[in-house]
Amino acid sequence: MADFMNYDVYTKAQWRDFYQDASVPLTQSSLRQVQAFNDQISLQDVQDIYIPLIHLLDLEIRQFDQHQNMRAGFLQREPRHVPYIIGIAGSVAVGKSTTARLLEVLMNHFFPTKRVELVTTDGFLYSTDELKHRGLLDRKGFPESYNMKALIKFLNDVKSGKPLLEIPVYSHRVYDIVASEVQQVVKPDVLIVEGINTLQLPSTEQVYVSDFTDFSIYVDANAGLIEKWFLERFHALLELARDDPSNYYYKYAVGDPRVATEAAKRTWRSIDLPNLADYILPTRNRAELIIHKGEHHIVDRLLLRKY
Ligand SMILES: Nc1ncnc2c1ncn2[C@@H]1O[C@H](COP(=O)(O)OP(=O)(O)OP(=O)(O)O)[C@@H](O)[C@H]1O
Ligand SMILES: CC(C)(CO)[C@@H](O)C(=O)NCCC(=O)O
Repeated sequence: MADFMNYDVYTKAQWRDFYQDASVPLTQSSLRQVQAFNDQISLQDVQDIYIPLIHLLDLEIRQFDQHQNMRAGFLQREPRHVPYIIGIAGSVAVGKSTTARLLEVLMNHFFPTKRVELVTTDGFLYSTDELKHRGLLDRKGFPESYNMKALIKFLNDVKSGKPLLEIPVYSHRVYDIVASEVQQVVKPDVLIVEGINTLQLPSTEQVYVSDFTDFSIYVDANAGLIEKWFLERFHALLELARDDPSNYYYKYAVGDPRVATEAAKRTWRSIDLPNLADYILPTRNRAELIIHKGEHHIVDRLLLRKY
């Protein structure tokens, strides 16, 4: 437990009681939105875990805005609107993008005047061609497979208030960067950045992603469970690929299911699990908040930094 000496640990019941204001329930349409992107999400957890978290973030963002105003006062200049950036880290397949999208829906509901945008660091992976060129095809997701310089420049541009930013798009379906697409990011009030590397300290850069994040979350679970979720998602991706020869997973979808399952297990054991053990888990105790999940993605405890 030495790893966690700078955290307070809360059970679900304790966390839920930090925010008892039941006067702001989700509307039916927001609930539908939550379920539309993932109908497996526990609505009880939305109420007990994620709505109190949104309340905490609301307090944190107000404090951040006050801090910006104080600085501008000291510097005798007009306060500039600086976006608040939330980083979400954790293993491949632990549920970072689901958590990020859930926070986005909830923030849109509770902060209707704020512009919330969501990006994933997957967009800053080198393309498959570039990974081949660098001899990194088996290292996808490892620190050296990302263009960290471009990611850090993007975060700096967002913080500086650049009006329109365009970033590359990664597709799980194509298993590569999609050269013909970009994601536009237009002056967000809150930017959620989701990715395995958001708490890493890249050896090639002097400035880290975490220098730009104002609140960081690590989504945590036992590695055996994450492997199960990885395999379940793999099978869900196969279902989507069945009638689409352009899909990366098509060859597995139309072949022997045992071969597909073996290939997925191999990928997990030879790439994603070593990446978790060597490069992702060691960043866990840099997070402001650790959300720990058990079976069925149900949250069982939360660790919040003491200081
Ligand atoms: N809170 C949740 N409730 C139910 N299912 C979830 C939840 N979070 C994630 N899942 C499921 O777990 C799997 C992995 O989730 P997700 O794709 O969000 O992971 P990820 O961490 O973003 O992965 P990657 O790093 O590969 O992009 C998906 O099948 C998703 O539907
Ligand atoms: C795109 C990443 C790196 C992270 O989301 C991951 O989903 C991935 O593709 N890892 C490489 C091995 C694999 O899971 O196929």
